[in-house]
Amino acid sequence: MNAEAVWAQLQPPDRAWLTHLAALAGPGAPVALVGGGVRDALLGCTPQDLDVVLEGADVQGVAGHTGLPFTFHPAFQNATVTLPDGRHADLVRARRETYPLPGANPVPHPGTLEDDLRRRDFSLNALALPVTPRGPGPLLDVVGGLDDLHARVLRPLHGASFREDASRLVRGARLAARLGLSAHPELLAQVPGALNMAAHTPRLWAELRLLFQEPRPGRAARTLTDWGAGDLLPGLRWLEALDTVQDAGTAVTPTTYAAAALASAPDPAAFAERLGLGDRPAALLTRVFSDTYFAPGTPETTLRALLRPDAYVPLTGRDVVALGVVPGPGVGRALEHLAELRRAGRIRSRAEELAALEGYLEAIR
Ligand SMILES: Nc1ccn([C@@H]2O[C@H](COP(=O)(O)OP(=O)(O)OP(=O)(O)O)[C@@H](O)[C@H]2O)c(=O)n1
Ligand SMILES: [Mg+2]
Repeated sequence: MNAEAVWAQLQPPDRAWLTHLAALAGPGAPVALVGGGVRDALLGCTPQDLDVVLEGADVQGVAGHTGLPFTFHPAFQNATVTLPDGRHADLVRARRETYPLPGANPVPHPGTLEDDLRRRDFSLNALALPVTPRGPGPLLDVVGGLDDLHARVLRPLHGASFREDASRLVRGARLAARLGLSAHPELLAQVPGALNMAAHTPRLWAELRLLFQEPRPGRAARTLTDWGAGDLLPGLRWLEALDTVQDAGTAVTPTTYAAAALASAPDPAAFAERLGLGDRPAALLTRVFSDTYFAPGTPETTLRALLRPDAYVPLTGRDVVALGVVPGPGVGRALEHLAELRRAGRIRSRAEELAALEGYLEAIR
């Protein structure tokens, strides 16, 4: 029943593509849909990006035979295929993993589909839908993921999970916030271990950057805080305030969220570097703290309203014309006069702008 439900939830071209993939892999080389796709389908959503495990197959060869563009990652024998509509599918060779050093990338060893499920982060991400050329097989649940999914509980697979890969802490918070999951006590017990490893786990900071792309990043940041990991991410109150802006119907971009966190970071440059944020959030903040006019609903005005609640909207050419100046060079001269006063710190509110403009117009009449 579960397998049929997952299968029915997939887009028809994805179903066709998966059975084709199973035919390409050949007999004796099992293929299974795993991870977020199975989880989301069981929750009644249509999976977007697909993660597929191949056991005992030549992943590069299979990817090549699909005829679709792909990139191959030799270290893990994985291929990322671009589907005809632009979505991605990750083809992964079934593997066991060992961790030479906690925090470092794991060392892969060829394994079975079941090995591959047991190396994963959370039980509800460790469900597999085997696919044959004729369609889906029964759902594979080797770690009790279905029960956890139904109880909406996020549970790591073993006691060393977060120590081996501390990025799972951040992945967990994103997932819990997005899907309304509660943390299993085993997860909470592993938070201090993950925090100890954070500085040595580059993947954790990459997962933190992805937090800004969640539907409600503030909720994910709140989850981290509730779990005792709030120090990983500055600016909780601004992130939550931006969620409220979204709840009221205005979309907020990931860059806006990143800039809000950056504004609260004790060392913004180091924070941006660590998360790999690029220059855009910092550039946005510079505009927010400038006196340049931006239209309502832009990231600049949204952030300005939060970070500089007493900032006012400077007068524009339209205001000058409304006070009787004929459209033309006179408008520019009036605005330049106001800009000078602003730079000199002699006007600090909209009322003062208006008074200064009226005085100026009086004087040149
Ligand atoms: N550090 C990690 C990263 C990924 N995975 C496994 O790889 C799958 C795919 O990873 P990813 O695409 O990053 O996450 P999804 O679960 O697909 O979630 P999302 O909806 O955010 O893509 C996960 O479900 C999980 O089984 C893991 O075990 N440990
Ligand atoms: Mg995925």
